[in-house]
Amino acid sequence: MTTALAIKQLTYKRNQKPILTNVSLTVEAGKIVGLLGENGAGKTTLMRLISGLAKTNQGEIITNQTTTNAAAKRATVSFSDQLNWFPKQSKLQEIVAFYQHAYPDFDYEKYQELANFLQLDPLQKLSALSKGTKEKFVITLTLARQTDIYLLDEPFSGIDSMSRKKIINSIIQWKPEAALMIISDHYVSEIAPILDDIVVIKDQTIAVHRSADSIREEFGIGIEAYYEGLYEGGAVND
Ligand SMILES: Nc1ncnc2c1ncn2[C@@H]1O[C@H](COP(=O)(O)OP(=O)(O)OP(=O)(O)O)[C@@H](O)[C@H]1O
Repeated sequence: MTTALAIKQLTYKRNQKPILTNVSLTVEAGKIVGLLGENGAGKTTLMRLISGLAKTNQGEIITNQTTTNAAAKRATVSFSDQLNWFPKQSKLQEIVAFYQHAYPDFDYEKYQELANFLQLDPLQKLSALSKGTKEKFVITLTLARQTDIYLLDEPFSGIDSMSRKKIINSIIQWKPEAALMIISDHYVSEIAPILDDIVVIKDQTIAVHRSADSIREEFGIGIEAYYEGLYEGGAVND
């Protein structure tokens, strides 16, 4: 098995306040990992650190690309971007053109396939998109890149339940087989069927990293019940 991501004793503080403390995690290539945790647990922060958008205070993050150069690291990780820095009047096709220019790994055919599937209109303006449609566009841009690691930060929160199911069911075929995908989501039961592993951030660190199969085998319950058990006085202990 190839390791896609190894995090070693990472500590991250923001304005002196510890956000993540002594985080270690090793994940294999090809997996789909659910990153779970309460509001403010540090899921987005961990993704920003993995993608190179934020810098660790202490510890290491090792991806296939053994570089410490932030720009080179960003090139190997496709992180769902909220597109806040694009002018609101930008048309989707202009943002796609920017992506094509900025990322040599951007696969335009794949973009078109996903955009058709999700019925995105290239002539629409960013400002005119509903919350859910914007999220569909973000998923499309993120997955159209061909990288080793995909980070999807709460990708489905505004998407209607029918589309959400459609996207979740298709994600396995959209992900390159050898790539690692990490998805954070509060709707655990919906993403559970596609997850290989779950990682739970609690008390500033990784409280649990287990395979979905081992949870079902050992506890005979679904991932959602196991996850909720972690917050109910330790009914389930790792
Ligand atoms: N810009 C910022 N300045 C200072 N502290 C921040 C900033 N952004 C996040 N934090 C803090 O970092 C911690 C982790 O936040 P983060 O957004 O990573 O959590 P999360 O698990 O993604 O939460 P959610 O599920 O609500 O999206 C929180 O305590 C938050 O207050």
